[in-house]
Amino acid sequence: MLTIANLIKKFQQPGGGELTVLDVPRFEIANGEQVALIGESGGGKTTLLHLIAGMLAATSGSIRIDNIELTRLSEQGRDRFRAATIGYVFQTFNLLPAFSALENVKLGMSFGNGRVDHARAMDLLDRVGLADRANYRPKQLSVGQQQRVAIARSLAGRPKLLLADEPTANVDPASADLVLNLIIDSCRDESIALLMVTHSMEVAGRFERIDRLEDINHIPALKQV
Ligand SMILES: Nc1ncnc2c1ncn2[C@@H]1O[C@H](COP(=O)(O)OP(=O)(O)OP(=O)(O)O)[C@@H](O)[C@H]1O
Repeated sequence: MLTIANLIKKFQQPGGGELTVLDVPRFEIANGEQVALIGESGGGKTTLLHLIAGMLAATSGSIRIDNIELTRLSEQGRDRFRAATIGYVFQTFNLLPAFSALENVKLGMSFGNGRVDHARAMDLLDRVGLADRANYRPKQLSVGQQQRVAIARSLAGRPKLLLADEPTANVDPASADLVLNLIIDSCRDESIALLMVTHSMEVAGRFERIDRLEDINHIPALKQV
């Protein structure tokens, strides 16, 4: 469902000049496949997720998701594509503070196909064990609960690919287990492909496929030029 070919990403550096962060000749994920991505700090894992999500534009190369060539879309086109096709779970949750848990999940739907389905939003909150917290705002929830709301939101638009960037890094160990199981099981149940960035070998150990960024990226973290 995802095919990356000859992907290059360069950033303008604050002091002038360019920094090449990614040079990925080939990277693929099949329909419903679950992949853990590990690698050194600063190696470009988050950058790769942002490119796949269309939050960043590639410098050159190809990113195809379900036969759509992302690199040919405008920024607006990528935003629409992301809303319809991709779920994203951030390390820091990114919930909207002024909205309740339920409203945050519904926002995941309105970005997706424009239709807000109250029953599904409640069902998703129920699945993450928070049906009784539907009307709580993020700051009224524990950190682990906030991440569970973020998971419900990421699934709300019925994505085909879920990108998760260290989703357990900021939650306590007990919640981390719950969060991880929710992501893995939900993706399996709904046939959603999953790409999860993690620093934890324990988390990666839950995946049948573990990729090291160093093996797919020709630019080593410490030699980015
Ligand atoms: N907007 C930007 N402008 C310039 N350089 C950037 C930008 N975003 C990221 N970088 C650089 O790209 C490199 C990769 O960053 P990235 O966040 O993708 O790494 P990472 O593998 O996710 O790291 P970590 O595991 O520490 O989160 C870093 O050297 C970083 O400084």
